Amino acid sequence: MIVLKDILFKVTLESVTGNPGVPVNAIHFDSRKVGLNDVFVALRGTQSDGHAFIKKAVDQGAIAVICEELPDDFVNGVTYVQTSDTAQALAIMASNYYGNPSANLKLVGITGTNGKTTIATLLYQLFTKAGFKTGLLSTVKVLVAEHEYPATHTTPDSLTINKYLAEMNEAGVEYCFMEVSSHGIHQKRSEGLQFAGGIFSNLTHDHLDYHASFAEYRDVKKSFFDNLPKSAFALSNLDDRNGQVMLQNTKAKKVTYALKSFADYRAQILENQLSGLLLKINDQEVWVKLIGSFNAYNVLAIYAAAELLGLTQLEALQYLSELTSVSGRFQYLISPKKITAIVDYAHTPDALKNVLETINDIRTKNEKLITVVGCGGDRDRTKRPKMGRIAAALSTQVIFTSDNPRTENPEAIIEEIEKGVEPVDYKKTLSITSRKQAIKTACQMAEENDIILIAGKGHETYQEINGVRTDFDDFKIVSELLTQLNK
Ligand SMILES: CC(=O)N[C@H]1[C@@H](OP(=O)(O)OP(=O)(O)OC[C@H]2O[C@@H](n3ccc(=O)[nH]c3=O)[C@H](O)[C@@H]2O)O[C@H](CO)[C@@H](O)[C@@H]1O[C@H](C)C(=O)N[C@@H](C)C(=O)N[C@H](CCC(=O)O)C(=O)O
Ligand SMILES: Nc1ncnc2c1ncn2[C@@H]1O[C@H](COP(=O)(O)OP(=O)(O)OP(=O)(O)O)[C@@H](O)[C@H]1O
Ligand SMILES: N[C@H](CCC[C@H](N)C(=O)O)C(=O)O
Ligand SMILES: [Mg+2]
Repeated sequence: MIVLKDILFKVTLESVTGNPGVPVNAIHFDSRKVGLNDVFVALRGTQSDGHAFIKKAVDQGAIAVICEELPDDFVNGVTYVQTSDTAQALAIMASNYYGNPSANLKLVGITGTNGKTTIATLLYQLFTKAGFKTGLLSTVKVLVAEHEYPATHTTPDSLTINKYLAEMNEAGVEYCFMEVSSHGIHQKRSEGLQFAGGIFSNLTHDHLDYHASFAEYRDVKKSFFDNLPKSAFALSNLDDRNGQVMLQNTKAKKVTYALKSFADYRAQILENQLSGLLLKINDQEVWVKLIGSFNAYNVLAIYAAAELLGLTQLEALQYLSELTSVSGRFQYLISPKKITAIVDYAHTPDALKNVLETINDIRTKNEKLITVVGCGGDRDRTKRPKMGRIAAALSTQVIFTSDNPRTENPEAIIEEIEKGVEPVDYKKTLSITSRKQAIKTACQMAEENDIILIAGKGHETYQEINGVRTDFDDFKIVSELLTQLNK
């Protein structure tokens, strides 16, 4: 049995009214989940303020309330704890409640605008191949050794993170790779975790609906490195203009990687084909099945992290060459009529540019590149025209369509995307609101040796329209359509 006092260990307390020795059942930050003898933590959210639900939580049986502002009326028998930052308190309490599971394994956090899922998933693959029990917390899925759970967030809330880490402890997991999103850092979801290392991939335009400015977005990412302990490594991409910034104030061991700049770990691209990349890392040549120069950065980060975590150069290189691709990241098929269909999760301007440039490097002038792309609703609107401009400039033909419109009007989103298209590219564009119809049209347009890129939704198996999610899988749909159309 665990008592409130133990859960509050290391939480900065302003006042405690009641009995801190009270036994506790579970911790919740959502009043709707509170039951008898639970602790309710009031969080200030983006939609509402958890403090408004304190009474409801107590009515449902909460034995203790953690808040920034005490309620006017205290209920007898309930312990009220005041702290200046409930999100931070929740994260520390979550670690305490689950027995500080991050200290019992080597936890590596990966942050940056693009590449987090790729790096985390491939590190999971690599350490599993090396014979270690490994864990993964990613946008696509959660893995506790080989046991799979669906992912709800890129970085889940602190209670969920610690619950999974505790399960990893039980399963004997030695290494865990987790994505650390900027929302996650800002909402303190990863606070209090004991990291063995942090990796920075890159920083480009995204999430400017949530963060007030690009500088704030950068500083939030930087704070992850600022908070790493001395015992950890901080591995950063020096070719990114903010790579050095991330390392500025960290206490961790600074390690760098780059393709162009001078860095601790360096790589050179020798060949770049649809079947993979031939890289030279530390004077050793290695063939990897990942496509596109941007993936050379991911591979180099993975190699460096593997070595920093104790694998030999030889082991790291051998396992690198065995890695397979990540679901929905440059996932492709070649149809019987030699049409290549690529599904990619590019949902930022930089990712879209990288993927299109990669395809343009590979294709010949006679082969058309037909791009199907949209942008998610209720998310950063400022990236829409940028993505429209890039898609049109770098493709032979573009079909703008819906991504996950959520609560927005899909036609209005498409209009915002179209606003970015340069006049010289107008004739290349078309808009079809139904994503399935857009993919079908692309398949109809495609001829032998042409390439279809379907961007934005990658691994996602649903489309969300007005709060309703229906089955939708870009890769499955394009495969079926090409077969139906006999292409
Ligand atoms: C915008 C955002 O990040 N929202 C996250 C946030 O919710 P919120 O702050 O909006 O919560 P709120 O609705 O204002 O409520 C405030 C508090 O009152 C509580 N409440 C509310 C109602 C009630 O009746 N009783 C009650 O107690 C809520 O439980 C909450 O604690 O905290 C919640 C709990 O951790 C998250 O589930 C929720 O994620 C939403 C669903 C979401 O869509 N988040 C996305 C944007 C996100 O986090 N994405 C990142 C980055 C993706 C990437 O780049 O890969 C990710 O890490 O997934
Ligand atoms: N190192 C990289 N640099 C630039 N673009 C990349 C890089 N790695 C992947 N991408 C592009 O970004 C897309 C998303 O990649 P990935 O899922 O690995 O990133 P992520 O950071 O996890 O994204 P999210 O924030 O949505 O979780 C890929 O489909 C690809 O188009
Ligand atoms: N991790 C990204 C996912 C966007 C994917 C796109 N398909 C969408 O739904 O907007 C985000 O939360 O902004
Ligand atoms: Mg991700």
